[in-house]
Amino acid sequence: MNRVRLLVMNAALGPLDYRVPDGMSLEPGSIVVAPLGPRQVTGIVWESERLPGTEVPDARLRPLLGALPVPPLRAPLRRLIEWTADYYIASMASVARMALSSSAALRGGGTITEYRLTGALPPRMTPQRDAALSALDGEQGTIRELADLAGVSEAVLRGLVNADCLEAVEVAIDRPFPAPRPDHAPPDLSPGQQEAADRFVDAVKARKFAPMLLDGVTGSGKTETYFEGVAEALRLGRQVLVLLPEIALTQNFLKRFEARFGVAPTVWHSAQKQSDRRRAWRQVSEGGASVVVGARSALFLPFRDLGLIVVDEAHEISFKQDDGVRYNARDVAVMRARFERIPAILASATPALESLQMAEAGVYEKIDLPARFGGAVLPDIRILDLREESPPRGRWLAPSLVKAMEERLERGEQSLLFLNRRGYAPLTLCRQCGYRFQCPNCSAWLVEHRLTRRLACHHCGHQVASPEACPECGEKDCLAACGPGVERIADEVAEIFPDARTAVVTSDTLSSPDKIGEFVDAAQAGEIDVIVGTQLVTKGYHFPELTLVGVVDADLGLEGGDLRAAERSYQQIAQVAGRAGRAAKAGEVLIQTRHPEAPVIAALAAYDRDAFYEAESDARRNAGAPPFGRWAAIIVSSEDEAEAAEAARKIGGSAPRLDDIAVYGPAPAPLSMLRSRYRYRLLINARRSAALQQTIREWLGPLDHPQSVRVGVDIDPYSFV
Ligand SMILES: Nc1ncnc2c1ncn2[C@@H]1O[C@H](COP(=O)(O)OP(=O)(O)OP(=O)(O)O)[C@@H](O)[C@H]1O
Ligand SMILES: [Zn+2]
Repeated sequence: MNRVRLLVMNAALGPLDYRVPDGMSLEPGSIVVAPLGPRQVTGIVWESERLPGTEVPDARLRPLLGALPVPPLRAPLRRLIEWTADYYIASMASVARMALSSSAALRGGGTITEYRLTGALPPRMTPQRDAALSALDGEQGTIRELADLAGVSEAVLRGLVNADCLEAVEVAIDRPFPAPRPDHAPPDLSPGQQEAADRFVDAVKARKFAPMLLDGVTGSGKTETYFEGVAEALRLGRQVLVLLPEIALTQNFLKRFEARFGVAPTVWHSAQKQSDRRRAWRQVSEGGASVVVGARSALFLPFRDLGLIVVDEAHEISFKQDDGVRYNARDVAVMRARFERIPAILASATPALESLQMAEAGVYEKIDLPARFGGAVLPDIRILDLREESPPRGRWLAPSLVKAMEERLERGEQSLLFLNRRGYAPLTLCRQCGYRFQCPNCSAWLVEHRLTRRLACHHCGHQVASPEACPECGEKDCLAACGPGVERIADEVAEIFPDARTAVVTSDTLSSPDKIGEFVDAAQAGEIDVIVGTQLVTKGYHFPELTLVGVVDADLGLEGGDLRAAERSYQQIAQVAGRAGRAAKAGEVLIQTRHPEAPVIAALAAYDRDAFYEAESDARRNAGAPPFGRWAAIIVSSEDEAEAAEAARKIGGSAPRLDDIAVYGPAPAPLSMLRSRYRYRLLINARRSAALQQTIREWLGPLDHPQSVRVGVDIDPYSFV
């Protein structure tokens, strides 16, 4: 009899066996629907020898209900799912769910009805209709999507359909995307760039696993160079995946890609419309999407014939996912390349220590671009010692920084002030009684946002309107803002330079692709004099008139007990410094600090990256920290404080005693309450040779906890809160 084993999309269930009805032809990777009690589940046909389970006798097998009309998941993706689940101690179902991330796509082809404006005006205009008509100009989508987009109810849009202002269009679900043209507009590469590009082209042709680290200074043309590898994959009819750390960088990338290849690539991220995701997923699996640019979740897309993976800004910590399956997309990208037998390019001006170490060990091939493109020179970096030159009371910009900005304004050039803190002030308290505004769900202060007149928690999203009186003592107008956020710096700029045109750039202000596009256009057109921004502006952007970068508080990133604090600070400041003087005009960077002697700051000022990485390597080697040793974290949480503490104690009490693995804790997490859950942490430090995952599995496996307790394992953690 014909039977199959399924990986079902339910983490609570093990593998399940089913009978294959006559006439249904399946292979490993086929996606099927199976009966489960009275319900149905989606499953993936898996090699039974790779998915051990209890054998059910033939007679007890239930027949499958059907196969979904999508290509089977290919073996390299199945191996990736297994590896990710194994390495990050996650269930295979939760990893596989990331591969089947568009349920709409699984249902197969056909058409759907979308709507678009006809140009006609309704006989009766209302404010909502008016708003809808202007918001939907040039848009097309389902009624639900258009209602979201326009911020009106579906009923309003149905009214517009009846009035013939919106017309129905039948759209094929799985239209292929326009094909990028490899030879549309190739650049003239510099000799150094050409050499790097040739390596990428050869590697793509060779169709072998080849991890490469593209280590190029800011403005060296890393993108232009790896685009040649992309072009080669296209010539060979193969697909390409480009991972970006943030959706905010996508707009910029799309423009550059289109200029080089004639059409935009296929986009993939979680904030997309469902219909866009559905089409992208299907075309990725059928080959009608040749280049996908996306956030980390694109890594698990079912490519038909992948030829190259690029991870741009590969050092970025946002490649690490901190909920659900806690994986690092940079590392998983290299594994996918290995299973697919293709090259992977990790591009960065400030590579992660882990990546440099792999290059040093000869595992990654290192490709260098040591000079800026077009003769542009790296900016001058100057340290402003705030102990010697302090800003006036209540201000945050030192006189020489203000003077440098003034010069830029006079010359019509742009300045960028970097402070990695959203909002107006990180802490708000009552001047009268000292009351501090705290989040009710998290052990964190509320951050004042003056632009929206709200106090917000940056951990859970809780928001309240800024109160007029202190909730504790009732005193009016008594709120004191402590410390600066970007909004406060922008206010200071407005006071000093009332005529300067200032843009605040954070995830609050650039919340949609359109807004990002508007900002980039305005900055490029010279309509902005001063940009005040968080880490969002540190990377990717290329504004030729930007000649001054001011780092408002270089010491900020060094606070907190984070293992990678120094490295991250170095990367952020080096990246933001890299925005200055990228074209014909030379750039200058002023770094405000109270610790000019800190190794990070000294290395930045001296352009001595090697010295910084060496010192950092030594420190990590001594601490047995990555990449020389390994860390893992266990996070125990519950809405019930006592339950969380008890579960953590139980885990701590049964910790293994081994020579090569040390366990610290449990201790209350630095963020001891998050989203109304009490949290405890254990930290595990292992030698590289230790069987870390296996030890953790054997340790946690037998322990039982109340249902409300969550135990999460974070392998190679980045977050230490
Ligand atoms: N060969 C070339 N021909 C024309 N323009 C180029 C070439 N190489 C680079 N450029 C231009 O130089 C600028 C910097 O290049 P790019 O953004 O690729 O650098 P990068 O190394 O990715 O920088 P960063 O790491 O700072 O983001 C871009 O505007 C790019 O279009
Ligand atoms: Zn909160």
